[in-house]
Amino acid sequence: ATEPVQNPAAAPESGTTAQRQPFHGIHQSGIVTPRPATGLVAAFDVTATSLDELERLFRLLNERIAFLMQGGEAPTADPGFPPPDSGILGPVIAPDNLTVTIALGASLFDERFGLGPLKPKHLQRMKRFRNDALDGALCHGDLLLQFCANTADTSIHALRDILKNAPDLLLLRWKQEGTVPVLKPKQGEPAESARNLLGFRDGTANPDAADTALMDHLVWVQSGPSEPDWAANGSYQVVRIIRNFVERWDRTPLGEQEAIMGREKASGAPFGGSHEYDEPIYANDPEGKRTRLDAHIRLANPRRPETEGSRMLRRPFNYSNGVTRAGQLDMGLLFICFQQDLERSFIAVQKRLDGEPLEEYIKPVGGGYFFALPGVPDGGSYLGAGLIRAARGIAPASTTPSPRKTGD
Ligand SMILES: C=CC1=C(C)c2cc3[nH]c(cc4nc(cc5[nH]c(cc1n2)c(C)c5CCC(=O)O)C(CCC(=O)O)=C4C)c(C)c3C=C
Ligand SMILES: [Fe+2]
Repeated sequence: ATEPVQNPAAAPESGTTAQRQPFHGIHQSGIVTPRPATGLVAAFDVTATSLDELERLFRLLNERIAFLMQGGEAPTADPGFPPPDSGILGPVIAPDNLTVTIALGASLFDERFGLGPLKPKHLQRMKRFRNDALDGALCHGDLLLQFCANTADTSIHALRDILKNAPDLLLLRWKQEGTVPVLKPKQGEPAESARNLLGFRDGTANPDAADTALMDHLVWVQSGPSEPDWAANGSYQVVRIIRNFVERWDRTPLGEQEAIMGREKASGAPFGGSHEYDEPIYANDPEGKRTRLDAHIRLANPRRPETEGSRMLRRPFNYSNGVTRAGQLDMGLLFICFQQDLERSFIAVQKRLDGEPLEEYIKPVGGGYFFALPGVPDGGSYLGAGLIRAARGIAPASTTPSPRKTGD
């Protein structure tokens, strides 16, 4: 056969598969990292039965994630055996901007591994809020992996690699994939926020992730008496699968949509402003004549000194899953946010949002609360080492390479 002049099934071209995110660092990648076009969260039950096995799981995850984020030749074996790699990315694995971020659920700190006294202070099982209709099959988990990459196949490949390498240690509980629309950058203009499936720009008022002092205040757990030592430089991660009733939304007048959100739909500007990044000003609008008092953004962030600490870093994806039994589109927001204090940020904000007019159009159906591990600074250690060492009563933070088996 000759090669076709035009083949509609040819692989889409992209010049971006060589993009790579760092694996080593004091924080994990995938938190302040700019969102690539696709994301996937997978929650697991941990089936390890001892602390030694939990250590084996963390070391294995560390090794696989370091390899997958770096990229390289896919491992091969004698054809008499199942191939060690799924092969879905071909013989050479491109990094493709992949990040894999590990977080732990409160249930991992139950009696199984003796981790109870080491539980991050605010970590808890997600409870129902008043508008939630949580499906137990889409909630919680001992361990969460968040995959982000330029293409969805890269995350699927990474998930399959980990499943294949840890069949005795992890049981998949639920997963949700999502996307963010890709925008072409405009010369000399600030990056615009991507839109969610309600057609509004989402992410505008996020705190600046390049401001390290602000991230230390809002996102990263600091060392100190209020949290276990091992948790410093980790972050509380909230995942919520929030269905959007898009057919109903698409029949709602534009003015009503904008009043509910508190921003202009086309530009993303707050009322009284003209650009997306203009600050909403509520001081001269105490009765909510311009921005309703129950508008989503005004409840989420009233911009008062006493609510400043409830800010969070949002990193959501849009999802689209198929059709409900009632013939409606099953789509919405894979809401993800990170914060230093779960109660001070997500829980406080969600309580303020309870009863908001937007609830008529949204229904949270799944998710959970997790604690994203601190990063691994270099090759001498592994993700989760601080927790394992603390569980064994070993003093934290040795920078010298630790032997495979820590019996000291
Ligand atoms: C509890 C936290 C939040 C949930 C859950 C949530 C759901 C949710 N949000 C949108 C759409 C938008 N949210 C916007 C702003 C915004 N949202 C939250 C928190 C939650 N949202 C915060 C803290 C903020 C920032 C407020 C501020 O500082 O002004 C916006 C406006 C643009 C932006 O700043 O991102 C939109 C649009 C949907 C559709 C949704 C559930 C499906
Ligand atoms: Fe929001």
